[in-house]
Amino acid sequence: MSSTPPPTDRPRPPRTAAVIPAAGRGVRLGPGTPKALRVLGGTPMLIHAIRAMAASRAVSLVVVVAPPDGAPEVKHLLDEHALPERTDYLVVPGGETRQESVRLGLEALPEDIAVVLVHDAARPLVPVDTVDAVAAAVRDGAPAVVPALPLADTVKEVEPAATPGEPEPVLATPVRARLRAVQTPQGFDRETLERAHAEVAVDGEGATDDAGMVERLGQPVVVVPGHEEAFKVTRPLDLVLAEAVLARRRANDGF
Ligand SMILES: Nc1ccn([C@@H]2O[C@H](COP(=O)(O)OP(=O)(O)OP(=O)(O)O)[C@@H](O)[C@H]2O)c(=O)n1
Ligand SMILES: C[C@](O)(CO)[C@H](O)COP(=O)(O)O
Repeated sequence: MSSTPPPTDRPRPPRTAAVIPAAGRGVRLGPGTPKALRVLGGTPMLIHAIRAMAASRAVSLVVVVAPPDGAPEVKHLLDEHALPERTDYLVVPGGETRQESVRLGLEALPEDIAVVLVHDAARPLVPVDTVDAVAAAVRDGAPAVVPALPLADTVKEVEPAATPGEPEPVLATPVRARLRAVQTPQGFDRETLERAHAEVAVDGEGATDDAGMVERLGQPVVVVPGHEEAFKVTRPLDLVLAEAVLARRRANDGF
């Protein structure tokens, strides 16, 4: 008869981590503190984003990539706010581009992390069901998963104007039914994402999303349904929408 080893001798199952790039300045939002530290409903956007990821039972570690010289301030912020205790938290300084910030977050991951979700701090209101759906699709075997929504607008490909405001010639009108607007968290088998960050070189401002880097490796990427409330806070009007969504949630929760 075989004996079962005591629990402490058993290898721990592979874990899922969320990397939250939060090192951007928020230029399109206008002057002020770094975007992730701006307040929504009285709480910094970053804290909303961390809570959204830690709300998923799948996530056991959250790595926050802070503004390059802002790691101490972000650590202090995490200490000041109530966060789920079953989740571990790490803070690392970020880089000049989103791509660099994500790479720095990946470098901080412990060995037992097998699945990585990359989530913009700028998408503070993503519902937990979306996080769970992405994590589940990766655990079910997809190397790269992105949540996305169909587009409301028709999209034109143009020849970008040399001077802003000049008319831009239209080159093409892609078939809208085949297009999706992608959100985060984007989920990855860790090895695939690390390989993408090690092997894919993107000039200039870097890759705009991580799944695009995996595509460049020639690896499959699949889309799962996104959510309207996972929108990105980019411009001032997005803050108005975010405040309205929070107010509606609080009213529904009976606050
Ligand atoms: N060097 C950078 C740039 C961006 N980000 C993060 O990547 C996410 C998506 O970027 P975006 O919405 O473009 O944020 P910003 O770069 O802050 O915005 P902007 O381009 O208007 O300056 C944000 O959570 C942002 O903090 C990052 O970690 N490091
Ligand atoms: C990753 C992303 O949120 C997917 O839509 C988006 O590409 C980030 O772009 P940004 O210009 O860094 O906000």
